[in-house]
Amino acid sequence: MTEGRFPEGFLWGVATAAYQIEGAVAEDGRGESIWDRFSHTPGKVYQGHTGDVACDHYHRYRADVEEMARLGVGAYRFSVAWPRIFPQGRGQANPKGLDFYRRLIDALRERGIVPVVTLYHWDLPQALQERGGWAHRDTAYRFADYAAYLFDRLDEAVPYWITQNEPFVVAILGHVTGEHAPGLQDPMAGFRAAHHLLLSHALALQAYREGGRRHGRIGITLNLSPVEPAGDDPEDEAAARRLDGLLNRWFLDPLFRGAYPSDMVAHFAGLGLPLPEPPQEEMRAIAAPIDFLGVNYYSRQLVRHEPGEPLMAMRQVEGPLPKTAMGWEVYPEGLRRLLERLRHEYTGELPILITENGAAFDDAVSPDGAVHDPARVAYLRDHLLAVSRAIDDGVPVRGYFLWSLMDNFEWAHGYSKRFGVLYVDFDTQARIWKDSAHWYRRVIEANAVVD
Ligand SMILES: OC[C@H]1NNC[C@@H](O)[C@@H]1O
Ligand SMILES: [Ca+2]
Repeated sequence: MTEGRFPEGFLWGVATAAYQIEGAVAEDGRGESIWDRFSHTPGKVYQGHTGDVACDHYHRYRADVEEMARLGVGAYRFSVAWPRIFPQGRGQANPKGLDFYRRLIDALRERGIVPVVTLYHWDLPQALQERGGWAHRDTAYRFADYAAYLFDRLDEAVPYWITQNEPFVVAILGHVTGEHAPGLQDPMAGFRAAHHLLLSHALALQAYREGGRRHGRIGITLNLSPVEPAGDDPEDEAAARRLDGLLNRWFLDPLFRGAYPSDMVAHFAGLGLPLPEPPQEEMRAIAAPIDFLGVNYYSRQLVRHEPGEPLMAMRQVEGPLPKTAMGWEVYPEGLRRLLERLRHEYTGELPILITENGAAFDDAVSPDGAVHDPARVAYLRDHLLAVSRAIDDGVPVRGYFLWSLMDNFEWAHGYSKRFGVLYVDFDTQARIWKDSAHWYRRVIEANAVVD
């Protein structure tokens, strides 16, 4: 295979998530989510930005699907907002909520675009948070009910299901650092949430497998990063292994080996965080076979030993490489190395989908009306070359979903960070193709990296 070419049938896509693009947060019976509550809580989100309107995708989805068709994508990864389907998280369903996703899926299929549906991308119904949220085991069972409801009604039209998006971020940023909804700072809640997120995946997987007439493939998406020591001090090496243990192995080991990483369990026990031994049948269910692993990759982590840091005795440091607007190093080699590691240590021949990769840069509309984003083109180009090299080495990567179709609500950063290949003017809701969109269209058309 020549450098930068992709296999026949490689799945080219773009990715979004409900709360980040839909808006219409009180329309057609949608219930409140923890991100509605969090973003409306003063001080939590940049300049008080919220997802109330976002990209108004709930109303503009047909035009957005047309843009995807113009890009030539074969697939579109989006998430269903649980609070549209079950406004209270459980009990009474809201048919109007389901109808929106039926309309969206129909529009996609009319254009020959395959829907890739994420069941949970962070917008937990607030009513469930009030019953304990992800720190409460019952939420995992409510999630399985929600998943089964969608499987029963949408499975014929949906060939790919993703149960959870980035459980590390949901557990740690939502329950330990407090940067994300529900904004807790309680390590035990974080570990309980991590387990219940994995349990929710297992229960949804069981519902899918036992549902009989299932047609599609089901997997889970993890945010994964290589973790490297900032210096050559053995203590820094140990700190890197600890962060690797929490960021990567805390989720990969249960899913592929049926147990939490013992070095980390011992580490936390040593801190007086005795993690309850999960029931063996739960760990077996979590390790049940999936059809693909979704990988979200952005950058690497660089760490130093930090004796004073209570949970991990480490701190993340800024690296020397060029950075995106998020302050994340541009490190395409890390993606190839991550894919090689996954194949050798966890996934073997299991198909992998890159369910997110992309970059934020400070884009602006230039006088000629275009948006010139050479740094994003370079980022995407180098990361696609890294994927191509991994595929050449035998890693079974089957698809790539660019984060994101369009600029959107970047969580605690609000609308200040633009990840889209389509620029969104949030005053007019106009979508403007950035140079990277024109470039990505040519990549898809060629099924290869182009200049
Ligand atoms: O930070 C960029 C993206 N990372 N993964 C989850 C998405 O919701 C984010 O927008
Ligand atoms: Ca090659």
